[in-house]
Amino acid sequence: MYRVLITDPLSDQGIKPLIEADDIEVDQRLGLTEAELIRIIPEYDALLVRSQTKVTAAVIEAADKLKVIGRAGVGVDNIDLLAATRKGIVVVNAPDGNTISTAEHTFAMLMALARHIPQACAALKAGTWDRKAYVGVELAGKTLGIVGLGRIGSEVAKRAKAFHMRVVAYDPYLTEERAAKLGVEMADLDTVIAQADFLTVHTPLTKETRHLIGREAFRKMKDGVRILNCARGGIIDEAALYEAIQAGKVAGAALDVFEEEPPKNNPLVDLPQVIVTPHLGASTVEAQENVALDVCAEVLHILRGEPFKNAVNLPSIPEHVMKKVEPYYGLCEKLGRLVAHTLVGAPRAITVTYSGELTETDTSFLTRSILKGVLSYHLGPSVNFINAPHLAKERAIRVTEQKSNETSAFTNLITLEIASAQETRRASGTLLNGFGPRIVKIDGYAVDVAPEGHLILIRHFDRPGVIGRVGTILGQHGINIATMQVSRRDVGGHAMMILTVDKPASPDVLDTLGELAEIRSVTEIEW
Ligand SMILES: NC(=O)c1ccc[n+]([C@@H]2O[C@H](COP(=O)([O-])OP(=O)(O)OC[C@H]3O[C@@H](n4cnc5c(N)ncnc54)[C@H](O)[C@@H]3O)[C@@H](O)[C@H]2O)c1
Ligand SMILES: O=C(O)[C@H](O)COP(=O)(O)O
Repeated sequence: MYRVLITDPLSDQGIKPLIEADDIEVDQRLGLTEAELIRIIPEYDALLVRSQTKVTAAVIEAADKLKVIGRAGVGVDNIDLLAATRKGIVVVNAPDGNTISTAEHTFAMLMALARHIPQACAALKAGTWDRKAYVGVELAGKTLGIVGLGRIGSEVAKRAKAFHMRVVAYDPYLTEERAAKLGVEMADLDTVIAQADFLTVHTPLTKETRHLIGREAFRKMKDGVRILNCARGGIIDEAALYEAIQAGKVAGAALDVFEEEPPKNNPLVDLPQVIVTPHLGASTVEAQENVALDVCAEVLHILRGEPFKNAVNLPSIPEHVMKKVEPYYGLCEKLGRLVAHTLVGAPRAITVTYSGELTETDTSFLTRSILKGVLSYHLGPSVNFINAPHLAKERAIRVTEQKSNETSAFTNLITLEIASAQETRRASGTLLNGFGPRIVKIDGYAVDVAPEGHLILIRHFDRPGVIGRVGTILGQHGINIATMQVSRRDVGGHAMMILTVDKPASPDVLDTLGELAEIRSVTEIEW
């Protein structure tokens, strides 16, 4: 039974699949303090949040069993992603479900801002019939500047076009084709800022976008510009915006998000030129149901070990690539474990070479599997797909992935080489049609090993009687040999023996084997 904790309000309809799942127990505990969350989080396998819960490094540190943090929405700036990655916890979000609602909210704010609707409404309700004070401006013919033309920015652009606005946008990832398709003019940030009558931001909040619209930007704007932020508090420098409004440079602003939420003693909120909503962009019945359904489906997949797609701390992998690489996961992890077992010293450089049909595929997930296999040998079961590359980087292990066009007898071949300060070891594996994974080369010796069961790898000198002596020692300890392979490079030189045995050999037995004069090393492989 997996335990799932929900700490922010999520749509009842959206979380139904979790509530109804036989293998899931759901607890809803809203409004917890950080200390309370730290106290209870060790009991849970999954945590589901929106933007209120701050999933800090301290919360993640305490989360002993946590496998996944699900964000029912887009922004993950309330989650310490680095801490989650380090701990091997997948963070998934629901990036699509609230796009339309947020674009519609932005547009509602744009129109309310142009026509002073909230101010006029409040005045009339307070008994003032004042038509002169609330003269607005038309949208048609005006320029809308959009910073960040992703999902929401693009939907805002379409709506602005329908209102006959000119749209000019800046997004570093915007292509000419996409801009043309949306009927949007592409420009650099300064041009967008300088030409906009209305300026709206739709980027994530990152190191690069924090205070992207600050004092310098306001100086470059047209007099009487109107500003919107329905993305994240902090993209616009609130102090600079306040000054620009007070100075008469900015005619008005519409804010759904704030640097501190809820805003405390924020002078912007009190300005008559500023209209505000309490982070309502995604607050529609439809969006909340969509994001909760999406994130619950992802959480169920992750807990059940099934493929998932919206991980924020993993590169996304298209389904057709996933189909190609998935059969190799097991082989790659075992290849990693095998070489790690035989290596003397700590890994310093890991090189993975893919050849055959794998050269045409994105193999980064396979390299992650290999790293998992290598590092879990040294660091234990806490290593997984998510944190393996990060753990390698932290330990200054150089990881190189390369593709080779060299032909071989196999349709696909994965070769792993690990170097330590003392030595370099390598092994190659393949997936044999109908037979599954096979290790086909170890340190230059041709072998044919199914990576499973109890395996003993012996390096020895090619001398008469070695095989018999090994067999006798194992037999004396009641260890039955299931298969044996011996491979040598030169007659009388170095050789390798690989045994599969029916039960693991104790350290004493391995020591006895190692004491034989002809034996150079004995390694028992634990998959
Ligand atoms: N108010 C709300 O309730 C609400 C609801 C949903 C999303 N959001 C927020 O809206 C924002 C956009 O969401 P989305 O789903 O459209 O995300 P998205 O990832 O689809 O789009 C973001 C775009 O910003 C662009 N970008 C990144 N850095 C940039 C920079 N320095 N300058 C210009 N462009 C840059 C990216 O290339 C991308 O195209 C996010 O901050 C999200 O958290 C708010
Ligand atoms: O990033 C998002 O999805 C929005 O900001 C919505 O946040 P919320 O789920 O707290 O409404």
